[in-house]
Amino acid sequence: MRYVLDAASMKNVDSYSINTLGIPSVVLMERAALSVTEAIESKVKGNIHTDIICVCGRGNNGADGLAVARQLYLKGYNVDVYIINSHASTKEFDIQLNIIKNLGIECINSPDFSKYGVIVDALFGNGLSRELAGEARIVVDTINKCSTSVRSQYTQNSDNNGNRLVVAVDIPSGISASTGVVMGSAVNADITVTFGFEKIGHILYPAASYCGKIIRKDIGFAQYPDMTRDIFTYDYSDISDMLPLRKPDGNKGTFGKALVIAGSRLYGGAAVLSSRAAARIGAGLVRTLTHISNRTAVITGNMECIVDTYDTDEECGDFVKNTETLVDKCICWADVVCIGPGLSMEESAVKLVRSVSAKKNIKKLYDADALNIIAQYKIELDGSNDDVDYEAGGNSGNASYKDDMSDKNVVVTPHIGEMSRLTGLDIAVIKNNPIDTARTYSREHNCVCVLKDARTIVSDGERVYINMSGNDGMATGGSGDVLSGIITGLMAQGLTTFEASALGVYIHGCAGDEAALSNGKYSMVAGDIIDNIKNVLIKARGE
Ligand SMILES: NC(=O)C1=CN([C@@H]2O[C@H](COP(=O)(O)OP(=O)(O)OC[C@H]3O[C@@H](n4cnc5c(N)ncnc54)[C@H](OP(=O)(O)O)[C@@H]3O)[C@@H](O)[C@H]2O)[C@@H](O)CC1
Ligand SMILES: Nc1ncnc2c1ncn2[C@@H]1O[C@H](COP(=O)(O)OP(=O)(O)O)[C@@H](O)[C@H]1O
Ligand SMILES: [K+]
Repeated sequence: MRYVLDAASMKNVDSYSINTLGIPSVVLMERAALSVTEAIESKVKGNIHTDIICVCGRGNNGADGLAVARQLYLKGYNVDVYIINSHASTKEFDIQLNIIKNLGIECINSPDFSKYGVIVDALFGNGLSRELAGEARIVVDTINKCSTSVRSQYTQNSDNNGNRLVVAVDIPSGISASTGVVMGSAVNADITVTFGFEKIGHILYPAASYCGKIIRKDIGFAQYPDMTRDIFTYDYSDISDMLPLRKPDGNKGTFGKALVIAGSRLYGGAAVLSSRAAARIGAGLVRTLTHISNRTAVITGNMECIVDTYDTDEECGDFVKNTETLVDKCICWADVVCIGPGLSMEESAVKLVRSVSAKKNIKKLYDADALNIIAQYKIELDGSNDDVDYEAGGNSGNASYKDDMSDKNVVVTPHIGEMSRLTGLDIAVIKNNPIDTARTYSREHNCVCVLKDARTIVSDGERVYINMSGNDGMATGGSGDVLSGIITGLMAQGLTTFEASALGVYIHGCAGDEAALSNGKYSMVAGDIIDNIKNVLIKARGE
């Protein structure tokens, strides 16, 4: 697990290390600069004839830039320095500038950026406080203009050596470390070397596409006792730590019963994808309740699955006969219910959503059309919320579910469009504030919110998981159905709603990455993600 900080928390880490522990600021700065120098040297492969320019602001980010200039100069590189004048200097900046002057490194006034092989961006880092304007903006735009033409050349050339390289110190100048929003304009870097922790501005889009390759270096910061640890992301090693334990003497009941209510007259595939994914992640038993027209498809696509069906009137979309007993029987059987993939918004679907909402003592995941129905008919996510009776029957001995009384019962998995329907917020507002949107929705609706996008956010109202696995090959119909099946299968095995959601999103992305390797991003389809779940789990557990 890696913690992800905002600008304020990073500043607190800085200040705790320097002011409370007494680590001298210039010591940290020297180590920061050494890690940038090392990254540059590994790219230019010892070619000391490379012309390098360090473009510096007057804060500590600029001071880092000056230290990099000095280190490279002392190694024999041709180094120039350019300093903008838009703000006051810090004391560390003055210290570094004094050394630069004593060494005779040239500070130039109007550089021709196109003559340099490496541009070091040290204008603004964690302290960016407003939109870029004036000289700073002109400099950023000029760097971008002269580097993109070179970048397009080396996208066709696997060896970057010899082409212009833009290296951002800590974060590309112009990116807000707290939100990832571009403040007017931002440097488009090939490499970003950051210190101690990743910031939100390295991870969320659009910022992520400005960072290039991110290198995170430990420079000796200490985590202060009250450091916010509520925003984080996972690494591959977290999978095996978090997967539900398989009991050697377990039976299929031990690993949970998952009910998938999905598919409709028109959309049968969604039911197959969700239920197959729930089985492939390890649920003991999977049952699918779907429209009768999907019976053969579900059994063929997932022959281990129990299938129950209902029929609807083609004209009005309602059930042709009373299905209350059947629906009740299926829901009472389950530990977890996933409802929504391909469900349609017909009358029968609305009734199914109402039945799930009203049910007590069960974990629920709402996806796709179930969310659209909830938005349109203003149905409560958990109609039983005020009156939870954990001791009552209905669940099959899934110990951790009953033990964790604080766990929320409900997961919602909207993509941005569905979130807009649920909240009434504009899509652009959600895109620019995914963390706040997900956190606020979970708080207000007492649920775990999985806000799906290229960087999916999972929040339970306090904790925030930001997902970094996955790729654009997953932007293909049915990928979301697979995710809802994975999360459902993990909940069935006893993970809490938040753990199942965060881990499920991560594994889903990793399986998508494996699918892209074997099928290519253009050709991969949602079913390939399911086929690769096993590879992720085997690799993660070293089996
Ligand atoms: N020892 C340490 O502490 C270590 C620090 N480290 C390094 O320090 C960096 C953080 O340094 P920092 O806090 O000094 O902030 P920085 O990013 O340089 O910018 C602040 C200056 O810019 C100004 N300004 C802001 N926005 C502006 C705009 N749009 N247009 C114009 N001006 C603008 C702002 O002005 P103000 O808002 O005060 O008016 C202020 O003067 C961090 O990213 C890392 O690289 C590492 O070396 C590790 C050890
Ligand atoms: N560019 C991308 N990078 C990473 N993951 C992506 C990307 N595009 C889509 N995904 C993932 O694919 C899934 C798509 O879900 P959704 O939009 O609900 O698809 P569908 O409704 O077709 O099943 C989400 O989990 C999303 O996070
Ligand atoms: K920078």
